[in-house]
Amino acid sequence: MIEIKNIKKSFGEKTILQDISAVMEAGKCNLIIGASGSGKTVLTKCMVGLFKPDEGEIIYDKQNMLSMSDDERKQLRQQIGMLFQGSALFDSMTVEQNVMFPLDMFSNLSYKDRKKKADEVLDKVALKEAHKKFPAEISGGMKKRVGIARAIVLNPKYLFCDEPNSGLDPQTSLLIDKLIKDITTEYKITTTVITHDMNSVMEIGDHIVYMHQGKKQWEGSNKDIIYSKDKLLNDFIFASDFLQDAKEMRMMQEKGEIEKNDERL
Ligand SMILES: Nc1ncnc2c1ncn2[C@@H]1O[C@H](COP(=O)(O)OP(=O)(O)OP(=O)(O)O)[C@@H](O)[C@H]1O
Repeated sequence: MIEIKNIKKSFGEKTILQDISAVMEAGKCNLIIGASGSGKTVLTKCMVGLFKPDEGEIIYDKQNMLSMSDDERKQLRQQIGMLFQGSALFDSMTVEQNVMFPLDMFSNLSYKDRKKKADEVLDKVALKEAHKKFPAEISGGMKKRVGIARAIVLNPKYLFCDEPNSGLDPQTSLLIDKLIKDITTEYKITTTVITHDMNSVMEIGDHIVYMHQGKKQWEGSNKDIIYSKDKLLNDFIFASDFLQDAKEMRMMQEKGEIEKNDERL
């Protein structure tokens, strides 16, 4: 579990994060949602140690990251996997070399074992055939899967994904969501996903933190969201007719008025 307590962050005169407290639940897909500029990325960068908050605590399973020694922080960083926006693969390396990279940097394994581990996670993300390909030779969805494989190759306890669906078609987005969800459950990872994708909110959002203008406006599960009366949250989430319909369907499903496997859902 990651607990954020009373996080404040300003850049110069500009206050970006205002007293944010929230929880990223263990073994769950935690989503940070909110309009552009609401502070999702700054908050996430604070959580992974790329920005230092002005005030507050960031507690990784009872250990406050902000009061750790350099060595402790280094150890924690090795338990954090990151999937960056745009995947951030090395163009000059093959898929397999990209995935082996964290092992080359941070493990003492032999080449044979590093390769074995990389192959294992590439199988996990269904990229058996792409080991020797270069990033330029594979699709956007495949690049995301390589990014995910690289993010989990060191068996992280915590995984951060920055807009994993950006630039993907809806079908591929669903596959990537499902993969993130499966990996989170199988490896019991505490996963945090920044997303604009409302389908993801409904499909994989075990726990959701909604940011509005640098404040945490709302926090709860994807079931709670259906019944939320928070106007800002509702305006944000159900801005489209499609999502309004989805909300009504889910409410009917929850009340048992329609079957869970109703094909309209
Ligand atoms: N390094 C920085 N220096 C100064 N201001 C910054 C810096 N990084 C972010 N900001 C400002 O912080 C605010 C929040 O930005 P942030 O990137 O966290 O928003 P976001 O919710 O992630 O948006 P998006 O969905 O567009 O990525 C913005 O006004 C942005 O300009």
